[in-house]
Amino acid sequence: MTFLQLENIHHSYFSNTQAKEVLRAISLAIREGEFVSFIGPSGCGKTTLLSIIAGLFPATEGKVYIDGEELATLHQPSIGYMLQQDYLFPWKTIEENVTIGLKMMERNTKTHKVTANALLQEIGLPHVGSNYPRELSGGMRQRVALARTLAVNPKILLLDEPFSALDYQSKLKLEDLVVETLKAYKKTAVLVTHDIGEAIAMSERVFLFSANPGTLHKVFEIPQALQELSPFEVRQHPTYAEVFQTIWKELESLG
Ligand SMILES: Nc1ncnc2c1ncn2[C@@H]1O[C@H](COP(=O)(O)OP(=O)(O)OP(=O)(O)O)[C@@H](O)[C@H]1O
Repeated sequence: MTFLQLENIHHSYFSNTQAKEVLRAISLAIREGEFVSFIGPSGCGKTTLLSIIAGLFPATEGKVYIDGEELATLHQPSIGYMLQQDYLFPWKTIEENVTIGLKMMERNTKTHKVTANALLQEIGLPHVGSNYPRELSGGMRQRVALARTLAVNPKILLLDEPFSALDYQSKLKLEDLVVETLKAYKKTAVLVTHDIGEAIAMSERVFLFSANPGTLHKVFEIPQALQELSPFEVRQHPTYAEVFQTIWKELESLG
């Protein structure tokens, strides 16, 4: 079943003197529980598209549907956003950081502690609730950011290069954790990344965009045999190099 649908999205940024067309005629559909990646040359509009899906600003033209409802008409769309920087509040404990979204939504505070502890357990950091962000490594902080994103139980997660500031080892570990956790919670997810390997390792489909203006160039279905593996295992599989070559060549052809 389709969960996220984009219908003929166009977007231009306007300055005093001129309009700059960034996205042209983007239509696509993503299934419920599916994990997809957006890749493409720098400046092709990936972050702009993600911001439009997040409802941060409307597209110049076109519609976004989430679970069959038009985004523009939704009162409180249930969307989680995870970015390159973790944006944890340094003066709050890890537990308070995880539950900040719940507090802002004024939900019953009695259950917050339980939610935070369950999520910290899930991400493999059960004992850091009373610590402060400065006491954690970059990888641990990003795991806490994932827990905070999941705490408000979003229907869809938007991940904008969430691993790019991490060292390689932490990045591989976090890719596994994110895929495992999102599968367990049956979340739909869109990842923006510059890393083709990461896109192949984590996704069911990879959407390749071209630039000037950004258009959807091609969609790659990741072979089923890879989809059944963890991201770390995908990178060891013989088919991985083949898929990488195919997508790399197509990206290169865009210039
Ligand atoms: N607020 C803005 N005002 C004007 N132009 C913008 C604005 N935000 C982005 N742009 C321009 O829109 C184009 C697309 O930017 P966007 O950040 O969406 O691309 P991207 O594919 O995510 O890029 P990258 O891969 O480098 O992160 C770029 O040319 C950028 O300079």
